[in-house]
Amino acid sequence: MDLLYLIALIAVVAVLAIGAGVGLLVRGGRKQPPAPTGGTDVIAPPPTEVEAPAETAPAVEVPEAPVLEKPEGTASRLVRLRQRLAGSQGGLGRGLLSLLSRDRLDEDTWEAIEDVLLTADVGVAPTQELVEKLRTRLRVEGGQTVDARTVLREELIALVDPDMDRRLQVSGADGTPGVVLVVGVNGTGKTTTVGKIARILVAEDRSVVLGAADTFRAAAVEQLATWGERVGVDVVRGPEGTDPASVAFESVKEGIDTKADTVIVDTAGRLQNKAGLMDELGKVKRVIEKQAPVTEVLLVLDATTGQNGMIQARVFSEVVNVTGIVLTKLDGSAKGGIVVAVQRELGVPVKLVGLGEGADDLAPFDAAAFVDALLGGS
Ligand SMILES: Nc1nc2c(ncn2[C@@H]2O[C@H](COP(=O)(O)OP(=O)(O)OP(=O)(O)O)[C@@H](O)[C@H]2O)c(=O)[nH]1
Repeated sequence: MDLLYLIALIAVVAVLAIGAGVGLLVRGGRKQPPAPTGGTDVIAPPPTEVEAPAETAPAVEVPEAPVLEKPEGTASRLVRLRQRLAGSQGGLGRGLLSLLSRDRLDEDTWEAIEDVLLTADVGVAPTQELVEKLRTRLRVEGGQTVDARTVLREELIALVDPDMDRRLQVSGADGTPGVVLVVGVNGTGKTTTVGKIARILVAEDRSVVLGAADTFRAAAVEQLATWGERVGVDVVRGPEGTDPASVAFESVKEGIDTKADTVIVDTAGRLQNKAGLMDELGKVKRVIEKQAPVTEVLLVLDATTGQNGMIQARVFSEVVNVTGIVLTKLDGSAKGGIVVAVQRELGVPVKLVGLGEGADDLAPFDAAAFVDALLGGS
């Protein structure tokens, strides 16, 4: 019996030992990777990795359609921006009206009127001219209940000059695109303005190419590229530090090749010295004109910079033949009088005004609408 018991015990222990061994092997098999077989991992990645591209394949098959923005149309933009202009410049108009509506227009009142105009950057000569006209008209016509508002409106419109041709020359001749060169000191809103003009043209169904010739600052190139992408407009660019003239050349070439209506070229506006600026802008213009005439040279000025803006205007007008002025940031300044001052200084019309940071916050300038916004109503 003892022997039989011993044999049975050995058999049980043996069975248990085999079971435990199998269990260890199974667990070990799960835990450990398959035995390495001469670089298999590299040549044939594990199944999960092989399957990865198949799992992401649908994303590749469905290409992301670029969502293009639809720029705001001109009519609704004008209504919206006139209100904004009235908001920023209303103080000037209201100030003048309340002074002119006094019972007695004595010397103190006329001095106060002059101060309001000078504070709004109208400039000395235009201020004196306007005050003289107002004095004469209100004295002569004063006998019959003359409406000071009507007289002021007429004289302000005359001062802003409603007869200047403010149309943007964005069309070329003989099958070449119109070429708009945009110049100005960095920070005035030049790149933003190029983007906004592109949107205005796209809203009018014109085809546009942008040239990022402000190669001095990589961020400016990126900024312009983003503006272009948003409305599906091609932006020609070069690596940082590329010769701006070569970017300008390539952008006009692309405009010609793709039969675009307009090419807008953003330029660098470093004012370190006039000779350098003249060399750079002169070369850009010369190189462009090997292919197509420049139809418009827009100078961008920041309305909040007052006299500084006027100095910039003088320098740029000596360097290039400026054909139009863009006054930016008029929403952030009550100094709308700079419209008058800068037109007088350069003899060139303000063609566009920037009225905010929004993509469609740029409006064509109109003398009567501007004065009505100043005076708060039509
Ligand atoms: N409030 C307001 N801000 C504006 C207007 N136009 C441009 N800006 C802002 O002014 C800043 C400068 O504009 P940019 O377009 O970068 O100026 P830039 O002259 O091209 O300067 P760089 O990019 O350095 O070449 C930005 O923050 C714009 O959003 C405007 O009409 N109103």
